[in-house]
Amino acid sequence: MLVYLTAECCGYPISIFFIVVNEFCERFSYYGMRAVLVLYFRYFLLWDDDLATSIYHAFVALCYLTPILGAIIADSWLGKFKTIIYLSIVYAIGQVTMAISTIHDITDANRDGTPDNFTFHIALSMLGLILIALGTGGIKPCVAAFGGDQFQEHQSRQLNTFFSVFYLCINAGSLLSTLITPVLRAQECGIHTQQQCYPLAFGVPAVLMVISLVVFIAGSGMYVKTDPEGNIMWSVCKCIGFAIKNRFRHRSSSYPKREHWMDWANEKYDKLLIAQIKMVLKVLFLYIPLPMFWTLFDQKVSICHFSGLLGGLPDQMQTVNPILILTLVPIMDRLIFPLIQKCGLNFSPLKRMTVGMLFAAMAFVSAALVQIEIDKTLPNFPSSSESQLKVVNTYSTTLNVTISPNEHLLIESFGVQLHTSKHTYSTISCMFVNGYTADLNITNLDSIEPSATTNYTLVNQGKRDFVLRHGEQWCEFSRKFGFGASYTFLIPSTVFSDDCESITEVEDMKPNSVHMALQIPQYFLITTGEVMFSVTGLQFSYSQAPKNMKSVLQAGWLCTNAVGNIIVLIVAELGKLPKQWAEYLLFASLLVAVSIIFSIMAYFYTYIDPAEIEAQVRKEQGLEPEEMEKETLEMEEKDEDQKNEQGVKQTKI
Ligand SMILES: N[C@@H](CC(=O)O)C(=O)NCC(=O)O
Repeated sequence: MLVYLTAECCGYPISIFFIVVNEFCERFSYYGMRAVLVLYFRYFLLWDDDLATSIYHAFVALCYLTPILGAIIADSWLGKFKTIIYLSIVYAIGQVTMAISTIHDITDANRDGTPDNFTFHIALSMLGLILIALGTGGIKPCVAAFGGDQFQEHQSRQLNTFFSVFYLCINAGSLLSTLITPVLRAQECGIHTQQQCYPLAFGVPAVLMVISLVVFIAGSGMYVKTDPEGNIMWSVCKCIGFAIKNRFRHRSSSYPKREHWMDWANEKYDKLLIAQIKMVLKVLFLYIPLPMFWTLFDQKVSICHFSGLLGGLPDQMQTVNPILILTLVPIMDRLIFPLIQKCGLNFSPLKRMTVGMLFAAMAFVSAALVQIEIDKTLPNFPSSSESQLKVVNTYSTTLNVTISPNEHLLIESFGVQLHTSKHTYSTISCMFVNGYTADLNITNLDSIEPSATTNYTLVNQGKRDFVLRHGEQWCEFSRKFGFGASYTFLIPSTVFSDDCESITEVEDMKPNSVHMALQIPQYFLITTGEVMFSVTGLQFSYSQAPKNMKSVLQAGWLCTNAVGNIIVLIVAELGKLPKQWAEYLLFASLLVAVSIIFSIMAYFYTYIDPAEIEAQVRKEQGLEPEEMEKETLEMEEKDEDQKNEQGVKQTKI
């Protein structure tokens, strides 16, 4: 038996330090790149919103599917240490490729500030993204499991704390990068022309990934490294296949039943392998309902109605989650869970996960209630059989407009009339209407021709100044904008003679009157749910996995997230309910139903100590652990030669 003597600090293996720093840098790299990815698609590659979000979601889903590949490589071939190193190199190359793809000067031959060969930039960035997805997903199940491997049996308390600290590092990396990379992007840089600095915004995450790799390699001498026991995944598949085949062959009622269907592999496969497969299958079965949690969790941004809560932009709202995680994980670990334990309650991991799901469901109920309040303040939008017509009178007197044989609108001079009709009219909407006799230039907008309108332009909340110009003439006006409101400004022909005084403001949509603080419970509930569900799930997946399949079970856990992401994509394609609050309630009800199913499954789950079971099976077989490993390898070789399965041999009992 191999005994590792690891250097410790305060009861923790020192090697853990390298692993958590590595995770911090890697998550910085990943979330930093993600924070500017959609902006890059929209404003650099000039993709439309739909294409940009679809590719973004496909990329995120891929990142959560590749862990299976990483886990197979680690547990069956290279071991976790080498897998992390090789796939981190692939990851870093991907980040560098991505950063290079954002340098507009590479193809900007005519030096007009925009790339001339979009195909080149698209191809390079897609290659970069595929490498990143392979790297980040591939190492993900290995790093957490490798961290767990560093602990000895007597360090089980420290092991649980490790997973919490690991989660804190993920969120510290995510928080910093989500704050920093959008700022880097907003800088201007370039060789021939100065443009938004995407190369810096993607370059810094690439540097962080290289640092992550260097830190990981630096700890090399201190790690506990376990080599894979042959091609375990292949053995698992063959063993399961044989159990199914053998069960089918002995389907007649004359054969005695066996306790578990995997016991039908007893004739040919090692008892230890069968015991290990049983452990893994039991946990994977338990994971079946879990994607529903991620389906709700991945929509957390959409249940946060006002991006102005922290005075920031919608992109920066993504930082609320990691901030709350950084606060809630220590509170839960140090205060809430010990308190519950002191009260004599058994708050087991699966109970925590169920409660986490209920918290996420409550977040959606809370979002539905807020949405109902918001809906009360919104104007009546046309239904699917209606359309809305806006008529602007820039004439000097009141006008009578006939819009259908029987319907008349009276519109005062420089007035706006919104008219909803059961017939089909095209909607006319505008932000500025130019009633001046010549072209006008308005701050941050293109010039508007006489009697023309601008599109609705997004402006930030609060007081904003506008300057109107025509040749040498100009005037200035300012307005205060309420969050969620929409206005039309009517510019009369006298605009310069009265110094912008005569500009008329029409409120098309009222500002939000629902208090922003109402969304605090949503953030709080969904993040509390995440702490209970996600951190516990990470620990649970490690603790219930046999030694040689730790990465595989981590990958199974991450897969629940991938499936959740895919459900979000499918739901988005299938369409939405007419009322947003109804959709939130539907999701909440589904998650409550799923959490009830999960709690029933959890009730029948018996927690195990994989090491103990493995030792017990070995004892039953009268084998010392090292002999056992040798035996498994021999079995593997024998298995390869055994092409003819006709005569089932009893190799071991
Ligand atoms: N809370 C998230 C991070 C974020 O959304 O900023 C998290 O911890 N995710 C887990 C991960 O492994 O990235």
